[in-house]
Amino acid sequence: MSVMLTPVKPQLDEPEAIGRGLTDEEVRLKREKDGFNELHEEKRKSAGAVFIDQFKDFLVIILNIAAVISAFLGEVESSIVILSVVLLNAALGTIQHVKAEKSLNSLKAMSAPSANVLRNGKVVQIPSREVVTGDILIINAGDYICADARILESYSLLINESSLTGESVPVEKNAEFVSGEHVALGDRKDMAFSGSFVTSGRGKAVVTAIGMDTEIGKIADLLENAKEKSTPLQERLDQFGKALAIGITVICLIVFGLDVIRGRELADSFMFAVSLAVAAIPEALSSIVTIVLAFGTQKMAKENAIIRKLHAVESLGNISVICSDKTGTLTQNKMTVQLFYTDGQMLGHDQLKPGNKHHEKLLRMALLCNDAVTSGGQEIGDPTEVALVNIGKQYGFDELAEREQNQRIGEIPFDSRRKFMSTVHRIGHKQVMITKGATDVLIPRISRIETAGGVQAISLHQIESIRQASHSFADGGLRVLALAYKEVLPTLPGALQEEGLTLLGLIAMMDPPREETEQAVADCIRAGIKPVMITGDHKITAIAIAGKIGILNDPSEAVEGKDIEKLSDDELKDRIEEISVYARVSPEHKIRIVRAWQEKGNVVAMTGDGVNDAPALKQADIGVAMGMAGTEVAKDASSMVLTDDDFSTIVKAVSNGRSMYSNIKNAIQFLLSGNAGAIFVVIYASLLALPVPFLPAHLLFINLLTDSLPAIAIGLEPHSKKVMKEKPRDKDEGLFSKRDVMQITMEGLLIAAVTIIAFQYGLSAGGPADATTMAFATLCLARLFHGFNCRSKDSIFRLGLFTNIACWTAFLIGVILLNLVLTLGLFEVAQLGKEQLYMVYGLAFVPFIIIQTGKLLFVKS
Ligand SMILES: Nc1ncnc2c1ncn2[C@@H]1O[C@H](COP(=O)(O)OP(=O)(O)OP(=O)(O)O)[C@@H](O)[C@H]1O
Ligand SMILES: [Ca+2]
Repeated sequence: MSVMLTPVKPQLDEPEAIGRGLTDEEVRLKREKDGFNELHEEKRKSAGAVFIDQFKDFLVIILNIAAVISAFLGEVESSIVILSVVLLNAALGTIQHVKAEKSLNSLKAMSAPSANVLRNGKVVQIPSREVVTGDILIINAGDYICADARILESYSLLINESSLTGESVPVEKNAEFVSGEHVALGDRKDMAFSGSFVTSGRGKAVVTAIGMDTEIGKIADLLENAKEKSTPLQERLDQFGKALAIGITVICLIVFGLDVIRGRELADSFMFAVSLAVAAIPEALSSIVTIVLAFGTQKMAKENAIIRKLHAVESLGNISVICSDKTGTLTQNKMTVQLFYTDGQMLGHDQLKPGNKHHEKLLRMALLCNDAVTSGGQEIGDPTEVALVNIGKQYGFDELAEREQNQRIGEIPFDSRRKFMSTVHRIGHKQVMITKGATDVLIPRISRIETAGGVQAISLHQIESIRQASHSFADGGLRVLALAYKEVLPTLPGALQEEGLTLLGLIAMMDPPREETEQAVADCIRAGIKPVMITGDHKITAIAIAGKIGILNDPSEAVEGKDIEKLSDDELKDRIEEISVYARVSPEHKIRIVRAWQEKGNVVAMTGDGVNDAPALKQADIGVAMGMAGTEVAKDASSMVLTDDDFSTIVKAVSNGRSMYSNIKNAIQFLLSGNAGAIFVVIYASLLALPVPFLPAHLLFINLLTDSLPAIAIGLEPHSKKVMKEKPRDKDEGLFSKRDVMQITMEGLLIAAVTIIAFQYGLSAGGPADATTMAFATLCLARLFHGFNCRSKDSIFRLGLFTNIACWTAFLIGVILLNLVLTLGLFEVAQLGKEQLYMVYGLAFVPFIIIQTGKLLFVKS
């Protein structure tokens, strides 16, 4: 990468700002001057522009031409009807579009990246866009850097700058000023750049540039996520819609041809053919998807699942495997220390002896090799460490006082691959390294043991008892940490040897499963979804918890990360279905697990929170990031974020995803079956050379009333738990099965049949005018009734008649307007007698009765 830049000295107006950060007033002034920390996105379309867009539609252009032609032909009334259809449809389209966009944008804002900054002397988390120059960024592993900043302090700080330099190996950063006229961006070790992320370590930096002034802002054109592409379903529907339009055009051309051959006037035939096309084409097709997704994702957000990528909603319904972290997702992540093992004894959490030097050392060192803080009422930090601080407090030790007295001078931070961490402290006039981590990992690094009697070389026998103690803790589902230390010479932290340690003892803590987990796991299994637990914790702990919540039936279903390392990809694939629990895994293992399941034809959801989880989250069909415990990098790689980190939220999301899909399908089924009904009637009349069954204005009216509104109402059908009784949808399955097509045809035929009966009755009893009016009214009503049929596969008598108010609204609007037309004699309808009206209502109700009876008889509740 050839970007060169001149180094900047940090511009701090006042040096003390480093200590306390900016004040609100300073932030306000900067904001006024520089604005928000944002890259400029393309301007969003105004409602007016969206409205105009609606007229670029192929169908609408045809309609407009038809309106002009009919005006020329002197059919002013028809022109007006067509134009109002166009206007109304455009208005409806615009409202839907703007609403959907608004709702999706509000979701985006909810999952917007955030940053930790020092303001008014306190560390606060703020949305990245509110960062200003001069802000002190507090950066930690997993953070996205949201502005260009000069490093002030660093502890093993490694930053990945691949988005800027293309170099995927993280760069070590420190405060040492890099001088020189033109230094390549990759060599600016004293700067953190916007768009990069912290892979490990921590540090502080002062913001030097924001928004478009950052290096990434200068390169611009990086807004790959800015535009939401259409989802696969939308694309499939677009294609389907086009194919349908062509099919319908062909039918209309044939009807037109037949009409002309039979000597009907050219202009009339033309108008009729066009109106038929308009009525038959389901123009609401794609807006239904948008609107269902918009409402559905809002609902999901309220239930703590934020959709970041819209296409994820469709895949949600296909999920057949959910791979979930244990800690915090299946469990509460509220750790409490339960037991100690020290000096050859197992002790309860309240059985340490005050005044016992050895016990006190164990507690105090646990506070030092620890970044959590609970002073000040709030628990900040890793729950594992919070548990240690809390137990220390119970025995009267204060974490801040301890850390003040025994200054930390170096550290190697916790890493989920190593599974332990070390800190170096000045204790008295000695330098001591304290190491804490997983017992099995630390034991090989331990050579001595401290007991009440003093320090001695550790014996094989002692190691064996320690292993046994650790084992029995884990058996009870506890997380076990070992704590050890050693004296070190003043060396660079990088040169620390974490070996030859002296063991102080073991600390076991409990993290109970979340209350909802067991039920959610059961729901999952009933819905044909395999839940899999993935954890960094010990295998025995994992088995204990997984057994309790129903993920695992037999301990043989659990493996460790190192076991799968021995397996080739093919071997893993062969065994994958037998494994329910993966323990002691590193993030790298996750991606192999996802792939193996995917190769078996599954759709996989995978949870993650750390930087190293990002590849697995991207590989999964649905990457699920933790909103509370997750890093910004994990969130960015995910397609869904859980704001409560709860496993049961994923299961709810799956249920919502399935419901949305079935609602969309039902709405489309309504459109297709109703339109098919209209076409069947026209074809029937055409083939038998009967008079036209509908006037053009009638078709347009039917289109207006019975297409979009009820379809949208069906799309908004309340979600039902029943969707979780079925197996997941096959990902290769088309939108409609053969059965669905059969059903749509049958329903269309039923509606056509009653309309034809009404038409024939009108012909024999009154004449063509009565016949058209009766056919028109029957079709209109039958379709309105049919709206209730399409709410669900199940009968509405089991669903509850009034559980979808939108359906009633659409229905009532339709019925009232139809009656208005009939009584006022609009659109050239004939005045119907009482008997004829009864006939119309009776006939229109027949398909409803037949279909509902069928559902009551043949659909299991
Ligand atoms: N702060 C810590 N300091 C030292 N050791 C730790 C710390 N946190 C966890 N460990 C050790 O590392 C092991 C793995 O922890 P890790 O955080 O990778 O798993 P986890 O992410 O908590 O579990 P899960 O993958 O289910 O969420 C733990 O079993 C514990 O022994
Ligand atoms: Ca239509």
